[in-house]
Amino acid sequence: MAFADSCSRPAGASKGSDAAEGTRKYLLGGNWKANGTVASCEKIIAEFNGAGPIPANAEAVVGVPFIHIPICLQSLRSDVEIAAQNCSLTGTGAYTGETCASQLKDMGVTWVILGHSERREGFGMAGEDSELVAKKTKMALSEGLKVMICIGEKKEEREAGTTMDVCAEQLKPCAEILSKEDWANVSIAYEPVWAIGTGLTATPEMAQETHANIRQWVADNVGADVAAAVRIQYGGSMKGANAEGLLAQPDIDGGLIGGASLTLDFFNCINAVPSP
Ligand SMILES: O=C[C@H](O)COP(=O)(O)O
Repeated sequence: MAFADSCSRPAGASKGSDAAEGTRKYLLGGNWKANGTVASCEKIIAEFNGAGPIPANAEAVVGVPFIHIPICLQSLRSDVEIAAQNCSLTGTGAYTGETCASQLKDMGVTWVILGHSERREGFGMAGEDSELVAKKTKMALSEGLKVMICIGEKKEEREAGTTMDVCAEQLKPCAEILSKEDWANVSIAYEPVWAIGTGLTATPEMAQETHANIRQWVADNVGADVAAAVRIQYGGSMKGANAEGLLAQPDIDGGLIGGASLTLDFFNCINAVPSP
C-alpha cells in the first residue's frame, strides 16, 4: 500500500492536527490579495462576524493586505486568525518598504502565506524562486508564525504531465532546510495556477490525486510522521458550490480561497467541511 493510502482518512472522517490520532483539522484560508478599502473591509468583517459558528473540526484564517491587518485584528471575530500575504527575508532595520516576520508576530498576526504563484510570477518584477520561499518560510517559522506554502503547476506543465515534478521542485528547498518541528507549523497549499481566478477548478478526483502524490513525496523526502500530519489545502476557484466535493477527498485538508473569501461565500466553504 502506498504511504498516502495508509495515512489518508476515509471521506467524512474527522481531521485534527494530532497525527497520532490519524486526524488533521481542516484549514480554510482566505486570500484577499490586494483587494479592499477600509469601507469594504468593515463590511465583510461585519458579515463574517454575523456568520454562524466555525465547525469544531475546522480552523479559519484570512490573508489580508498589510494595511488592513490592524482593522481585522481589532474587529474581526477572534476565531478567524489573520495571515499576512508575504513577509520579508530580513529582520528589522534599514530595509525600506519591507515588512518582516517579527513585526507581523508583534502585531498579533499568526500566519503568513508564502510562495503564492502570483509572487513567484512577479507581476512584471523579479519573481520569487523556491529557494527564497524556503528561506522566508524558515525566517517566519523562527519568529513564531505559521506558514502556508503555496505550490502548483501551470497549465502547460499539467498538459506535459509534469505536475508532480513541479510540486517536488517547489517543495525541495523547504525539505532541505526545515526541521520536523518546523513542519508542525506548516500547511502546504496546492494551487494549480491554471485554476486560480479562472473559474476552472480541478475536479475533486484530479485534486485528490495530486494531494496524495504530494503527501507521498513528503513521506519520502521529509518523513512519514510529517506526511501524516501536514495539512494540504486546495486552492483555485474554490467556492461554496464546489467546496463540499473537494473537502470530501481523503487528502484535501482545506482550502486557500481567493475571490470567494471576499464574500460571505467563504463561510459556505467553511461549512462544507465533512461532519466529524
Ligand atoms: O490564494 C488563493 C488562490 O490564488 C485562489 O484564488 P481564487 O479562489 O480566486 O481562484
